[in-house]
Amino acid sequence: MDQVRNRLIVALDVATMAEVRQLVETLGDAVSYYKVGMQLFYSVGMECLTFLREAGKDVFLDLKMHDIPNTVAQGAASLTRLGVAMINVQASGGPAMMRAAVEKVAETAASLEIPRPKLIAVTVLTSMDQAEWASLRSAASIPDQVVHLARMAKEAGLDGVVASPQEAELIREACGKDFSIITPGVRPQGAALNDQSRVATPADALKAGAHYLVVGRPITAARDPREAALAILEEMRKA
Ligand SMILES: O=C(O)c1cc(=O)[nH]c(=O)n1[C@@H]1O[C@H](COP(=O)(O)O)[C@@H](O)[C@H]1O
Repeated sequence: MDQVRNRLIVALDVATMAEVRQLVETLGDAVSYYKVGMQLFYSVGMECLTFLREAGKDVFLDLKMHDIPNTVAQGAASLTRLGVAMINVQASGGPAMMRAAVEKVAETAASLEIPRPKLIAVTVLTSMDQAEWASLRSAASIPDQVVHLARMAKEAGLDGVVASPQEAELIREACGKDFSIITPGVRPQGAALNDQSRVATPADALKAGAHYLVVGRPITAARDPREAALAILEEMRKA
């Protein structure tokens, strides 16, 4: 069960420490990996990271950096110093930006003698459907663009990408099994889609080659979050 448990990342998309404490306590030992995004980090800052570290949880700090190479590299150095397990940038920032971040993360972790966080790149947001995508006037299709960005991220030295489970198989084919695929847009059968478009069930996401599933509202907004997490873990285990 542990191996499956470590592959479920629960998105703590809340704004207060009271909500964080309640969710983490309710989920208990069912969940070992949490994602802290901009809503929470911009509200409470370091307090949530300290709390999660003391609770023995792994943290994916999802701040989706996107800026010129030097700015992102220095930002990545600052995030590396926080001692989290995973951080991310936007792949659309380009190869030079991603290479600068890779170098700075390695250099910072080595100088502090701490483990290097996984550095991953966001490809095309899972909320994007064809109509939204068309409004960006990209010549490529969504799957082609995702695979292109994944290849670029791999060449720049990143550890993996965030993409929809619908593109996981293509990424796996293009980038190999050691390149991490992190998939949000995960919805158990019959669950509300909310603002997600390119979705799949937990079982289908794993079968398509996802290494980590990011799940927020299907767990955090459930009447019984622990029961919802255990049902997803059971579906993952069977897959
Ligand atoms: O980078 C992300 O984590 C991310 C990328 C993406 O393309 N789509 C996406 O939904 N996410 C995040 O994954 C989580 C999904 O949450 P739910 O839709 O509630 O399951 C949110 O915290 C999003 O910020």
